[in-house]
Amino acid sequence: MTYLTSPTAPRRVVVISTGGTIASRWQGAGYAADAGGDEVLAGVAVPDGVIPEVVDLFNVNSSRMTSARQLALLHAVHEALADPEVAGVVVTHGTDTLEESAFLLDLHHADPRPVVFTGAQRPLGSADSDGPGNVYDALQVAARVRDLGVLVAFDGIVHAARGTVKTQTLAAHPFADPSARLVGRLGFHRVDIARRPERPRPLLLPSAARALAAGEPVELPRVDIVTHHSDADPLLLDAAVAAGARGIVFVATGTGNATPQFAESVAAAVTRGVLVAVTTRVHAGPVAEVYTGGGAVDLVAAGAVLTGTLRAGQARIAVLATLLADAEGVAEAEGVADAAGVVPERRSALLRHLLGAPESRPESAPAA
Ligand SMILES: NC(=O)C[C@H](N)C(=O)O
Repeated sequence: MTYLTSPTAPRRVVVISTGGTIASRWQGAGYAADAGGDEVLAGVAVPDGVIPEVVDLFNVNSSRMTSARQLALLHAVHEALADPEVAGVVVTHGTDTLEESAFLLDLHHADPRPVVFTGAQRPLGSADSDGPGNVYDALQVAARVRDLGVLVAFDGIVHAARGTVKTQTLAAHPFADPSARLVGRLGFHRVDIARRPERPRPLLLPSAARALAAGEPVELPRVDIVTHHSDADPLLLDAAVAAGARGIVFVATGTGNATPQFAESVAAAVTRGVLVAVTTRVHAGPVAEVYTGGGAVDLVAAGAVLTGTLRAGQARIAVLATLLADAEGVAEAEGVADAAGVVPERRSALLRHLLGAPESRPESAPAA
């Protein structure tokens, strides 16, 4: 099975620069992003037949990412792909929140041409920087692959946006999906794709992205993340609701478990119209309805949605995308022609669709 093309003519690839270590220099007390896309590309060997075109979108360390910036990125990618002569898009991005931005784009990506995220773990211009090699690889992938959605090319590996998490703080291979098989490998000028990532039908570009790009004021929904641990009580979850959160990602223990008190707080939040998703602190494997007594069985009964194998950062993005979705976007994603609007009752269904989570309830109760 191949998702690769063999280009004969030169291919234009739009490179959107957003900052991160790949664009970072020493500031006298620590590193920070301050170089534009031209500087990032200056040290890069460009693959044969690829013509990069730089777009400087913003320039931040990615721990400073916001929904507004991510929507600007989503809009910029749609603009770039509106040109049929563009073969693909590369996004250079800090690794800290790369998985979040990449997943937001993947949830809204309906084009066969790829968007390929990359970055660096060592700063711009350092003798051992991994940036140039990563950009070379990303350009190759962007120019050649088709029908794989949004990807991450880093340290010789091709990851799907969905499911990828930063698993290493400093090592040159920061990304992995601990719950899935590898998508592809890079090296020796080759791109080898092993599997096609499973993706639900994507959403249309939300009107909030268009309004922000037009400079109109937009109120973006607050989505908080709360973590369970020994001794935890629902104080912070309740505080998120009181602060106006419209979505909450609850990072539970094990297969998605907490306490009866948390189940009560989740029920109260859901009653107030808050969309609650449950993921886990464990690094691999799905959350599942196995335990009661405050476990995932009770959190789901309280109205929460389980997030399959997605971890907190991406689960939060799925909740955000659900809250931002317009009626037409939902109709497109769910394959319905006459969506009446994104009413709260439909939000859980849309979130489940975006999560693409397999049924989490065991088929039958174990024999007594
Ligand atoms: N390697 C990196 O890019 C980390 C950096 N702190 C960032 O996310 O912007």
